[in-house]
Amino acid sequence: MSFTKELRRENEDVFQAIFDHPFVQGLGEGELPKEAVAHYVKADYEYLNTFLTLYGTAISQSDSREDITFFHNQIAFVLGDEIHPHRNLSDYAGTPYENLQGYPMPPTADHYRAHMKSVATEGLLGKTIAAMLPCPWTYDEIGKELKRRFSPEPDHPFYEWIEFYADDSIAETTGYMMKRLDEEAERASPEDRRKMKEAFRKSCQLELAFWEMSYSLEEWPAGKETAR
Ligand SMILES: Cc1ncc(CN)c(N)n1
Repeated sequence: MSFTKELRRENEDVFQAIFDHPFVQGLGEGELPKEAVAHYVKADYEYLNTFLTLYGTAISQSDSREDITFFHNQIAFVLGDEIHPHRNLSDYAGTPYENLQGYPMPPTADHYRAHMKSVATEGLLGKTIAAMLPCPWTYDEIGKELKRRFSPEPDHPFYEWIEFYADDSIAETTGYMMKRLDEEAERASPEDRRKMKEAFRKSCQLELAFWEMSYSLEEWPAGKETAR
């Protein structure tokens, strides 16, 4: 069994909990509290900014043109395309997208960012990919699952969000990162493979926690982290 098949099997519990989470179900049903959606977009805008810098770190750890091109294209994809699902959610929340940018991350998102950054600074491309992969992988599966279960039509409030993540381009991104992780895991030491598994599971858990953070409007207990 390939390394990524093992990862998927070992994390089935978290994937299922993500599909069943009320925020994800609400996306499928087309009904969510507007404040929760706005909370998600605020945190996700900053999360994706971090993710962009992680692609930069991955480039610095790459030794082939193919990998560099892939990560470079992903930066362009996040900047140019992944704004569409955010705009869909901002429209639903009734707040201009531009007004949902520049907020401090709530604790869970902040922890997710710190986790990915700390794994990436260990300097091994396989570990960096392991920490990043749950991001495209869980959304690829969420998009397909919601499309299959709810068959949304264009008048569904989250039609564009669901179509975006159910699209084959997300599956292609996930597929490339899976292939590269399988290759890197094959030549990694048992200890590094164990760390890759640990990094992957923690990111899966933090994907689930991110939905809960949004749904519960999680904030820092003593107010905003810092004034801006
Ligand atoms: C937290 C999170 N995870 C994944 C994705 C999909 N790129 C996202 N936008 N936000």
